[in-house]
Amino acid sequence: MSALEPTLIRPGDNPDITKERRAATVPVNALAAFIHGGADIVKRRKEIYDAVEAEPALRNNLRLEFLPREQRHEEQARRAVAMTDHATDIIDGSDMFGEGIYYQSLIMGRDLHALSLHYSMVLPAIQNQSDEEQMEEWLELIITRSIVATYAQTELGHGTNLSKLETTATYDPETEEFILHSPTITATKWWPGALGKSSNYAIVMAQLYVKGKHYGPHPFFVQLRHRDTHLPLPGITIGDIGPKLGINGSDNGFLRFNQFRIPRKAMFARNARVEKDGTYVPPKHAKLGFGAMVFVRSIMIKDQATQLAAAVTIATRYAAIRRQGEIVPNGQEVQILDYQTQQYRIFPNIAKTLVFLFAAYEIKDLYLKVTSQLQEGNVSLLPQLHGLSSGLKSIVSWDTAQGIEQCRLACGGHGYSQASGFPDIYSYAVGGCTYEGENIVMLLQVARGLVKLVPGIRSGNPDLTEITAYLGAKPSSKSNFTCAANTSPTDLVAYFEHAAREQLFAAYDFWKANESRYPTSEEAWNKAGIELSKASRLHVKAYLVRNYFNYVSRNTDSKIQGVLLALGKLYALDQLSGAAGAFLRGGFFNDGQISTARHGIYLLLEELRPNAVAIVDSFDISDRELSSVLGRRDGNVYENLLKWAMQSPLNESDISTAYTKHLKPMMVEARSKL
Ligand SMILES: CCCCC/C=C\C/C=C\C/C=C\C/C=C\C/C=C/C(=O)SCCNC(=O)CCNC(=O)[C@H](O)C(C)(C)COP(=O)(O)OP(=O)(O)OC[C@H]1O[C@@H](n2cnc3c(N)ncnc32)[C@H](O)[C@@H]1OP(=O)(O)O
Ligand SMILES: Cc1cc2nc3c(=O)[nH]c(=O)nc-3n(C[C@H](O)[C@H](O)[C@H](O)COP(=O)(O)OP(=O)(O)OC[C@H]3O[C@@H](n4cnc5c(N)ncnc54)[C@H](O)[C@@H]3O)c2cc1C
Repeated sequence: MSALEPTLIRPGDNPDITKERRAATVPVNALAAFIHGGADIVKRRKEIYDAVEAEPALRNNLRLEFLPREQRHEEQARRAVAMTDHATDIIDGSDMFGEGIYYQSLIMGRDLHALSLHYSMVLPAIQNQSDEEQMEEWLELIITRSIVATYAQTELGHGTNLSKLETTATYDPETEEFILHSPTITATKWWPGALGKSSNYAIVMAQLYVKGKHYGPHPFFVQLRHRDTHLPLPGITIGDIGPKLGINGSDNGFLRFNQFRIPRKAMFARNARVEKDGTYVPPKHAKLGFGAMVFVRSIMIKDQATQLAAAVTIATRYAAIRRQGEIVPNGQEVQILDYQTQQYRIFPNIAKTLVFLFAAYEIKDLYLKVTSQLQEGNVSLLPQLHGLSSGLKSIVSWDTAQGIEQCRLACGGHGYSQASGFPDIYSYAVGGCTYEGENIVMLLQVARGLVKLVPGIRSGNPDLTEITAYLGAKPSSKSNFTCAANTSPTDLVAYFEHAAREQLFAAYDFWKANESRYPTSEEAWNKAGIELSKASRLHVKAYLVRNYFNYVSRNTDSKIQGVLLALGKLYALDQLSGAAGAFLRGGFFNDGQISTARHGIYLLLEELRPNAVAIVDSFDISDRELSSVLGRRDGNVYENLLKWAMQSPLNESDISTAYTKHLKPMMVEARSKL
């Protein structure tokens, strides 16, 4: 290992992990700087980390995994308040995407909390969707935390299909009020984070009715609880929806309205509004009211990549210290990281982590660009942002969940223990496959945008953007792939673009052919759903491969070039061999080339093996953030597993109540009958 990183090796560390760090050839600091966007950012991470560690209120002394839900919920509220109390002293509040997310993960761990939705959806909605008067009234309340707010859209009966939400907002011109009502059980709002017990305000999505005319779902800013007593206001019923797969520090809630009146100015009015006399003024783009969802779809890409980074860090470090079995029978047990199958479970996920992270940087830039254009009333890039954020959200959250599970399995039995960190990482991250738009539904949205391009491309009048430009290229009949070592990033990108283009055309033709088989185009679309979502997947993967190689081409440090290139190739070849059918279509690849791609993967695993620990070290995840006994920097896993288990409340006494109440009487009775 390079002399640049003496701090990573300390006396008392596990000898195997030290051996790995000494043998690595990649400079960890340089790689960390590139991954995080500059040495100054890595330095800021350290400053933020030190400041958090130094502040007693931000110490995480309670181990969340041993707490019952009520205590976990309370502890997370304490942490959320302390986190935001100290935020302005520690982080740059204007950098939510970067410093904000990092600071939050140090303190809150893998859980949502009382203020998650307040910051991630309500704040951006108020900034982007309220008119000046509303902004004046609401923004300060949110920023100062004088109120706590959430985003209440999903109902018991409808999450995906927003056009069929049942909560109504009926305008009464007499009193200049809207009447919110939940007409059925299925109209009950269900799921919103921190709605159950924490929030006293919410953005409520409701169907707008004015003078008997229906205008579709619109957002309203609604007070739910009394500001002093915190009791639900008359006409409102609220509660917690109960324990979930994960994020149990958050009180996801339910909400019902019974003819509940709110003032006219409670309807967000920057994009659409209702005048005093009931005149409806429509928005410039019908989906501007969905902006808060687009924001979270954009920021969650980095959050997901961060969870995968944690999972691969744990699995790699543990595989370096775990010795089990022999490769050549000679009595010397090997580090499990030396098994090719182990490398295959972990290294493609290391590659994915960077592929996703670099895409997160791009979607952040696009989001900021579109937001600033929207301020000027320019909605032209909104469909592009909707398409890219929906597609990335689907692919990244799915592959992250699969990757975390592979890493867990790669840690054997200890991976199943909460000490590993995997149960929290997985249950937190996998929520991202569902929230902000169920993944398949989002892929179908991407397809909806893509198919519109096909007639123009075929007629020689393509209407393409930077992201879809490749669809207009002339198809090649055969790939030039010969071997992984020689293949260039440009070639790899071209293979994915070819496969994505062909799949899109095939899905389009299948849909159109279906139109003669089914009564309507929509039914034909439904029967082409699998092919269409495949087209979206390949389109997003082509974007990911292209974006990765574009991003790493900015690197000027030759010492990290090799590793970055090897990881990009590993991602591309792994995805290529996993979706071989799409590349074999029309003889573009042949069987021999697919098998060459697989052999390329094996060579890349071997090439990356000596630097595996150094690469995950460069993700710069502290033990505090990692919160995993298996993934500790020092590799001293076994003694710390024992220490961790001793914290189990069941170990507070030698004899449990389960024994006294149930097992003892059973055995005593059985013995008496012998
Ligand atoms: C303290 C610091 C904190 C910092 C943050 C730190 C970390 C953050 C990390 C993680 C996140 C943290 C917290 C959040 C966690 C959980 C919160 C979860 C919240 C939620 O889940 S809220 C509810 C989300 N619900 C959905 O997403 C519903 C999904 N459904 C839809 O979006 C749509 O209805 C639909 C399915 C996309 C479309 O329905 P459909 O009926 O088929 O079509 P139409 O609605 O008629 O659309 C026609 C037209 O419009 C286009 N369209 C659709 N949506 C949009 C959009 N948003 N923008 C632009 N255009 C859109 C669509 O493509 C069609 O276009 P056409 O041209 O084809 O007509
Ligand atoms: C952890 C978590 C946090 C959440 N937080 C919030 C929150 O803060 N605020 C909020 O309002 N909501 C929240 N939600 C709700 C979330 O946004 C919805 O669950 C999500 O949008 C999916 O909607 P649904 O549950 O109705 O699923 P459904 O739409 O019922 O989906 C079920 C299945 O049907 C399929 N399906 C549905 N429609 C189609 C279609 N058109 N084409 C093809 N297949 C289809 C889906 O692909 C899926 O397989 C949260 C959910 C979770 C899990």
